[in-house]
Amino acid sequence: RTSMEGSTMPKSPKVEKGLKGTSDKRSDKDFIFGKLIGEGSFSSVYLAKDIHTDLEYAVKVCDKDHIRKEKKVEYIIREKDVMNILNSKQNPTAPFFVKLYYAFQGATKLYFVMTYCKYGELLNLIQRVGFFDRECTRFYTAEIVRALEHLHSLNIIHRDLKPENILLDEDMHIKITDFGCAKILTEDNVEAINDGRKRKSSFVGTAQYVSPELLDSKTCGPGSDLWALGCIIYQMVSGLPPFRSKSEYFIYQKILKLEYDFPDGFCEVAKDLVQKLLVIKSEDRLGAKDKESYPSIRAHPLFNGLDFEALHEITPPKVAPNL
Ligand SMILES: C[C@@H](Nc1nc2c(c3cc(-c4cn[nH]c4)ccc13)C(=O)N=C/C2=C\CC1CC1)C(C)(C)C
Repeated sequence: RTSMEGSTMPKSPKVEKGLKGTSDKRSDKDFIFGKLIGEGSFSSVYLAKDIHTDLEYAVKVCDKDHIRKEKKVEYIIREKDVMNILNSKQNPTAPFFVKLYYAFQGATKLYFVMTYCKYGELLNLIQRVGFFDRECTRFYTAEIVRALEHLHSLNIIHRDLKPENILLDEDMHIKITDFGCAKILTEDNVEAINDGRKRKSSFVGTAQYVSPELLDSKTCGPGSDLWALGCIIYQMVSGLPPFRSKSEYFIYQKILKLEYDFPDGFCEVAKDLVQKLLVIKSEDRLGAKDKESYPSIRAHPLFNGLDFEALHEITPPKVAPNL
């Protein structure tokens, strides 16, 4: 609430507008909506400009009836809860996550005002250039590792990590988004994970990136995100994800049998890291036994000479077309 509210200030339109701009409440009237920038399963994301500050945001708009009918209310609430945790615990010097600025509702819609990531999805960038060279692969892999270290330190698992929801901000640093499928590990199931018992999960992510344990024992832990990281590194180097087939069913079969191979010329150092992440048993994946952060992953030769703590200060390497 502004301190001036209820004061004897003249209600001239200018002041009225000025007042409006300073209060923390927002409604859809405060934004000019622009182009559609992405479609989620139960939402559309628009580019929008705040009329008071001229700042650009990405606004996720959900239809209330549609969400109720499709019983997706818990996903919306989960996403908001996770983003509020991230907002309060976001590392200010290494903000690797899309920020939620405002959430409000209109007559029929819910609105979530978030960071606008000017250079869109990592998937789009990989497809545009074909594949990344070793410098870009190791830089963006390191940024994802840093983001996962932060996320997992808050006992949050993303569960649907993929190049579509790794976004690129105006400085070409990553911001991870789409936490509708995330899992917040509470004390009891953190123990369950730690002493090997697993957390039952009803949710399965996007076929190409889903981990074997999510498919066969319906369990999930931080290792599910490490598996997805392995798939994403493979995709940065080769341009395609490792497990591909004509249908989701056949993709699942390949994942469970670890049926994938490396194209000729695949960078040997990156290949070694992928092979240490795409391991069927989640507890045997590189980093799975690390207590704090992922020192075992940071120590991998792919990152030789890279200062993980200074990642956000480094100007990201130019992603040049390789086709
Ligand atoms: C993955 C996501 N795609 C996207 N989600 C967001 C974008 C975004 C931006 C571009 C873009 C920017 N310039 N050109 C394209 C392309 C796709 C985007 C953004 O800027 N800020 C927050 C976003 C999402 C936050 C909200 C989901 C929680 C889906 C497909 C789910 C909409």
